[in-house]
Amino acid sequence: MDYINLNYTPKESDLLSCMIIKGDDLKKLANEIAGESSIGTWTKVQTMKSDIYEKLKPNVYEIKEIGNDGKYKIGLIKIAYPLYDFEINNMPGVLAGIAGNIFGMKIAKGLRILDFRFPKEFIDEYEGPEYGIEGVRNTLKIKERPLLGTIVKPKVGLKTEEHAKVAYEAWVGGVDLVKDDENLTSQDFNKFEDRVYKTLEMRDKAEEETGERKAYMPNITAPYNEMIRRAEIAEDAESEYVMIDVVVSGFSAVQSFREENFGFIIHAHRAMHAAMTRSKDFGITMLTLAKIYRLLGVDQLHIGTVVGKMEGEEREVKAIRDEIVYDKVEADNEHKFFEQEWFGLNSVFPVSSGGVHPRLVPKIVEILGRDVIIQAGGGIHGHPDGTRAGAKAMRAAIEAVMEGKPLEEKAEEVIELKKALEYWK
Ligand SMILES: O=C(COP(=O)(O)O)[C@H](O)[C@H](O)COP(=O)(O)O
Ligand SMILES: [Mg+2]
Repeated sequence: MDYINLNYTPKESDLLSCMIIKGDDLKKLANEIAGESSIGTWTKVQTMKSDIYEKLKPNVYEIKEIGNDGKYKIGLIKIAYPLYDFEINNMPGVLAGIAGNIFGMKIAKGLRILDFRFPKEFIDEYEGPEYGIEGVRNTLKIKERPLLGTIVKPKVGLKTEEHAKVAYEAWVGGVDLVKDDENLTSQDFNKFEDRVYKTLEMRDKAEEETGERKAYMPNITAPYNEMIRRAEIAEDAESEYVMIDVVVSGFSAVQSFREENFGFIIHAHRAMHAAMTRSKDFGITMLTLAKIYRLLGVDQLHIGTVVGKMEGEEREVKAIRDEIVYDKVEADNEHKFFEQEWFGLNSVFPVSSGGVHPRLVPKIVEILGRDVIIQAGGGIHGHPDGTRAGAKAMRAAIEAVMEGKPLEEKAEEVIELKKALEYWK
């Protein structure tokens, strides 16, 4: 079967895929990838009919040799799939085709999906975020400044009461959002149900004392039925939020959970994404995953900090931000390989987290702008004077940015910030 068609002009309704491939013969490899990801297999089959081929065949419309690694050629290819190939509103099913077997083909010595372009008909079939940036800001009544979040630390180990107390300290110190860590679920010493009620009691107390809106993001990650049970508990306890580890929970769980329409703001932690996104040889870029999660309908997504502890350079993190925040995104042919229009689908609030402390705040805002949720775990609970002081220092750093003041100047007004700056050089 021949799927190479370099004269093909993609249709508005096609789903487009761009990838970097590596092999002996780029044309042959591209052809096999197009087939294996849609209607083909390793040999001609007698059951193939001309109408199937005509209606469903993908078109490889671009093959660019961009280098070699000394042994194999490296190429950038683009494939257009007709929408008729897919059950559109079934993300796991769609991905089993366009991001499925192809990674395991012997002939592919490298294969990394860089970007998908979703057409309008496809986007229309997905919920998208219920709240997005505007909805989250309205809920928390914070108009312009970056939101401040924390992750209760140690990651796991605190007993329920201790967890709730740490959350309270963070909130009264100036944090808006307190979240569970990705690996805190319902351990023996800190059961989900008790934790949610007790922590939310503390939220109410902190709201009363500070006069500010505060929110808790309990991690409901679990096998799906249990996830739903935990969401019901969070609902009963009047949480505005739930948090899901979206990669480990799987596309099916995330899509289904959003379609349950609980009305939660959904915070997406991306633990394990790097198993797919980090290698330059095989995998799927974080940008591509982020676009998928926007479609599935998470409201907040971790995208990186550039300056913190996790990998992710500035241009990439900004490109991911573009894809989850804006309605029309231009290609840059470095991280964004397609023009993507989102046709009014809500935005996702970018979350910058991982190794953050007050000194890094101005740079994060310079890179990502004010529409960002800045989270610090160690950078708050590691403050020499404890959680409340750590929260004050982070909040003061955000205020300094909003006031256009250097951190050092603000530190003269806020002793907690001064100490944080001395502690984290
Ligand atoms: O617990 C933390 C950060 O804690 P700390 O503030 O102590 O480093 C998060 O799990 C990371 O942000 C994940 O990384 P990413 O956000 O890149 O997915
Ligand atoms: Mg964590």
